[in-house]
Amino acid sequence: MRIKVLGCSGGVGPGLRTTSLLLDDEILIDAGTGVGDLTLAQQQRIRHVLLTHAHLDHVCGLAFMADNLFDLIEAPIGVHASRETLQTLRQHIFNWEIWPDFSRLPDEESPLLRWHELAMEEVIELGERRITPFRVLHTVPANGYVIDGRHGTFAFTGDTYADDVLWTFLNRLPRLDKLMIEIAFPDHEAALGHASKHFTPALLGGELRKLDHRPKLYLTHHKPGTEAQIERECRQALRGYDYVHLKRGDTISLS
Ligand SMILES: Nc1ncnc2c1ncn2[C@@H]1O[C@@H]2COP(=O)(O)O[C@H]2[C@H]1O
Repeated sequence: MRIKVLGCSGGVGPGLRTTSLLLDDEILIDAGTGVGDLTLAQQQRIRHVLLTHAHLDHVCGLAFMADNLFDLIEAPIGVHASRETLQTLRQHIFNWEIWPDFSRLPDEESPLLRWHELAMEEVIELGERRITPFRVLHTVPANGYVIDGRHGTFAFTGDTYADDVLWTFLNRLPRLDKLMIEIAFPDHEAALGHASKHFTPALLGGELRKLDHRPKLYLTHHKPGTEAQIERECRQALRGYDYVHLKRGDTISLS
């Protein structure tokens, strides 16, 4: 299994794309602006989209991808998300006003998108892949995903904030080899981080002491313009941890 980072920025700008991860060419985890770099042929290969939450920077690519594939798709794309996230998407985006309801187009029997509600901490199997959604704390209902590879376990938190529920869940995993987790703001913006429920380096460094595993860390979702400052602060806050600041185009191997 291989994850390609199509986008992992907290915003847009030259070379920056918002969150979208491509798992083995046929599964998207989140559908931010990174989806826009896939060719039409690559978009046609997507069979499932797993969403962490309904914020625009994580879902906008789904709207455009559905429209792109209107005449090209052979089977519906499964869109997997929590009940709350699906409800928000259907009510506020795919509502015929902001965007057509592609779960009814081209026709009701064989639509472009098919909604699948996820239950937290219940495994779903997509091919040989075992994927488990888990609840995280954000300003809107949000979840992360654990993906079990043949030789290791990867977890992606999505957008999240300090919360013991997260560490308790991760500590219950038999192993955790790779953890993709966000830091959106530098330390001097901790108040904005608190309001918008995003980590800063010092806060994450403190919270990680609650994690019993010692995974490699993949840091993501830095807001545009804050990257260098966050990197400087992480040298102190995450000293002793094995970590990288993820960039668009990076790959994470799960086998
Ligand atoms: N009070 C606020 N609550 C939530 N988001 C905010 C607030 N103020 C500013 N924001 C920004 O709005 C953004 C929405 O997407 P994000 O959660 O990635 O990051 C959020 C912040 O950058």
